[in-house]
Amino acid sequence: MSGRAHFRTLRSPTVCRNPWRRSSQTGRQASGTEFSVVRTIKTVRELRRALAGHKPNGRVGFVPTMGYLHDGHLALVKASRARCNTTVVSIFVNPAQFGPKEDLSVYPRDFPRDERLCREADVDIIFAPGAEEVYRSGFDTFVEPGAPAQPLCGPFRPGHFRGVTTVVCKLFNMVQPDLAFFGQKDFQQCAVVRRMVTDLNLPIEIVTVPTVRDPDGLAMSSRNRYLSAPERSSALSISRGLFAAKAVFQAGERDSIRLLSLARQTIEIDELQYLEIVDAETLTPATSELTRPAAICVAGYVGSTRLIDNILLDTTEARRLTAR
Ligand SMILES: Nc1ncnc2c1ncn2[C@@H]1O[C@H](COP(=O)(O)OP(=O)(O)OP(=O)(O)O)[C@@H](O)[C@H]1O
Ligand SMILES: CC(C)(CO)[C@@H](O)C(=O)[O-]
Ligand code: BAL
Repeated sequence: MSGRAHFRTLRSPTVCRNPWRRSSQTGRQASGTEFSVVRTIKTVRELRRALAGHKPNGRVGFVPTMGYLHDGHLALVKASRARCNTTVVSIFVNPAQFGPKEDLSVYPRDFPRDERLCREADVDIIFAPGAEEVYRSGFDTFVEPGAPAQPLCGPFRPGHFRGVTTVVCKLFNMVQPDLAFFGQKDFQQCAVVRRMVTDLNLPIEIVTVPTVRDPDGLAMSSRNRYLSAPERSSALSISRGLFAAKAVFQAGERDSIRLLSLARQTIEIDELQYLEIVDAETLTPATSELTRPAAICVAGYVGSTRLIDNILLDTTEARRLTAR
């Protein structure tokens, strides 16, 4: 799309005149909102108030990210744009969700590229606060996640989901969206956030967007950039294993042990942390005969890169696919 010359970085509480007005002027996104990069909570709140004042029934969609954007993130933006008048993307590498030996210091970052991608995708507002803005001096209150944080990644990343629920809750309070969009790639994160929103009565609809994959099947992930060529080909065995199990499931296999062992035979990575079939809603271990929507979830290391992936085993979805 053309006409995106006007691009503002807002540090002071500058507010658009009429954020909902459609306009062909340069600098306005399809929603009519001026494209802004916002660094402070004060400014993002002021923009939010201005939006609400101009069109009380307008919906604000929120896509929380850690940046280094790819097509997976852009699918969340697209889903938000389909349902909301305004889309806010946050870019914040949240220190609280990284363990002491994890990759916080080397996590990939490219803000100029992220800005460009957001502008091209008709994002209205990038909210990119610094760590000192999110965790102000004296910060000492955390959101303890519920049961969905316990299995799968829980034991391998102690404190991770507590860091996620804390920052997501804080970002929700800063942006005050009506809907928030999360990727199925982080399946457990979706369940943890849904539980939090229900338990804390947050007035936000959580939308899960299907995993976007590279043409070879690898789930897109910012961390894929750490992979060398041989590591990438080993990483591909993860999605191959999941697809193999899913194909057999679609052909009628419901025995979870057989499905798991089929996936296990295909996956060849350096360290498999878990490969499990869980109930798609509660993340509790699936019954041996699958009767409810389930998911196969996997995590492990390829070299020094930790990857996760999952695939739904959903009888309704299988029926729908077979009916085509
Ligand atoms: N391949 C994908 N398809 C759909 N959504 C995705 C995909 N990858 C990430 N997302 C979603 O984008 C949001 C932001 O994720 P994040 O910025 O951590 O990206 P990431 O690629 O998952 O990074 P990482 O490599 O650290 O896991 C999350 O809701 C995440 O689930
Ligand atoms: C939701 C999130 C942005 C919170 O930091 C992060 O966990 C992620 O990128 O999935
Ligand atoms: N997308 C998940 C963020 C993390 O691994 O910390």
